[in-house]
Amino acid sequence: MKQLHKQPSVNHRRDEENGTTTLTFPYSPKTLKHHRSIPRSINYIFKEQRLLFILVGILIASTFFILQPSFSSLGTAETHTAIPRTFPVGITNHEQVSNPYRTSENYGVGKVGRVSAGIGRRNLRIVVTGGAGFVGSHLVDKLLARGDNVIVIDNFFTGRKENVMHHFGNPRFELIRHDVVEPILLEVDQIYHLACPASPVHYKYNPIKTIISFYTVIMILDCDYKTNVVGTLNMLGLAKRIGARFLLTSTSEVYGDPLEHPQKETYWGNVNPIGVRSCYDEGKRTAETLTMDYHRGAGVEVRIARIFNTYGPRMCIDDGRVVSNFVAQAIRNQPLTVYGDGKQTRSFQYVSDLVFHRSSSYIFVVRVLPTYFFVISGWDICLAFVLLTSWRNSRIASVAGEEWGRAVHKFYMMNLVMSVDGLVALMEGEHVGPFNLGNPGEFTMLELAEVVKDTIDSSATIEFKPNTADDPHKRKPDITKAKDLLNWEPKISLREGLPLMVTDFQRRILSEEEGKGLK
Ligand SMILES: O=C(O)[C@H]1O[C@H](OP(=O)(O)OP(=O)(O)OC[C@H]2O[C@@H](n3ccc(=O)[nH]c3=O)[C@H](O)[C@@H]2O)[C@H](O)[C@@H](O)[C@@H]1O
Repeated sequence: MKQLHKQPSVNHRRDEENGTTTLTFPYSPKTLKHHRSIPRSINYIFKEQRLLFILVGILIASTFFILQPSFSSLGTAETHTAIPRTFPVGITNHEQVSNPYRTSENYGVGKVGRVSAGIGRRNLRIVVTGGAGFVGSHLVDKLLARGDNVIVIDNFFTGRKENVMHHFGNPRFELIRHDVVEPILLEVDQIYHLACPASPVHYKYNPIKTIISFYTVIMILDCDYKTNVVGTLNMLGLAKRIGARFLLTSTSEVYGDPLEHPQKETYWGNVNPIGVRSCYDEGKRTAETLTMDYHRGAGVEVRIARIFNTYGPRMCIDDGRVVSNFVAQAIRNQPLTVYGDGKQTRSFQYVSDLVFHRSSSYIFVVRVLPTYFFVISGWDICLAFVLLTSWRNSRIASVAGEEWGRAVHKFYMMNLVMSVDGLVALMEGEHVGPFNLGNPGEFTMLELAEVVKDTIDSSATIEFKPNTADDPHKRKPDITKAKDLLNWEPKISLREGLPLMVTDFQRRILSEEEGKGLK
């Protein structure tokens, strides 16, 4: 061993402190590799125009950041704990009232915790009536995700706290238990009025209240007659007083049992004014009338959306509408209840096409991302996007683990937000409407039952039941106007959207049944 240590090719160094011996070789293969790796890296970058693709990626990402608002809340919103916040009712700063499109610095809450990822757009304060409901809660997700301050008003008749619980603790989110048939004074830039039960089961339960609600909300997305009328009136009055822009979520039901097919916005409809559905149909028609009267007579900036049958996660399980009924029945191994002969038609729209839904980002990743990015340039552009996203949030030093996941998630979301947002496109656009927002794919109820069977349980049976009065025989939107003026069209077919809803229903039905088992 001593002889071996004396060989000239090896240097000896004794570590005096620990008594160990370290061998140091005259040259290190590792060092050599390092020197060689520089030209190799340069070679790698220039080979196959990778540098060009990275630069293109950075350019596209920069454009997104300039055009798109903040995505700073993504990835954190779902993790907030359930701490309900109260709302400071009675703000009457007249300077703010007369200048609704003021800067965010004027807001008391808007600045807290916001990390801007975009320039050129300030965050707004927005009221969503019915914001704890099915469509409303998805809209709230989208508005918060882009950096706005959102106040939800809901009486929880059909809305559920669970739908918005993931925002509790977010300083840009506030929830008020309030019925829109009562006036409320708030300071906002925009009002999305969705408050109103939309399922026949719910609105027939209290028809008078349904139609009145139309008159009390600034942006109507959901209603019965009282809700539709009084609620809409209240909200329009608020919009007029504070100079807010008001969006009414009307419905395809304004066309009644249509004699024109597909239905264009110019069609005036065929509605029974004294039937059991009239509280909803006429309530929404009255709400549209009120909205236009406030626009013409009082100069209120308004928008009107006519939403066609929408489905997706967070629908009430026992809502009574056909998609939720069939899905819940198939999961519970019950027969699918088809009313009448099942030959009546509807056009079903997945909720992310109407507003936005996080699950759809995965559809985007699977379908669109490969087409536009991977096929063109491999992973390089994607990588550039992710790095830039992280850098914008001062996280480049910690792009690893969870941070990395968040950055990737933001990247997906950023693209998704651009592609699906009918209601927001309408609110932000220059056109009053009305606009049909729906998916033109038309299905009979028997065809829908087949899709549900294919998706959930092919052995499910069908049980025919008598149809309800005044049920429209057919319905299909003509969306030419929305395509031309809002640059909007739905992306998700029934066969793609249904599985996303099924996952949510399965989870909730399972936990419901587990809950019953524990009692
Ligand atoms: O979701 C919507 O957009 C609309 O849903 C309903 O309008 P409707 O088109 O009749 O929707 P469903 O209640 O889902 O009924 C659709 C068709 O399915 C049938 N149906 C319903 C439930 C069921 O279990 N089985 C069944 O065959 C109904 O008879 C009807 O022909 C509401 O009346 C509208 O307020 C709402 O805007």
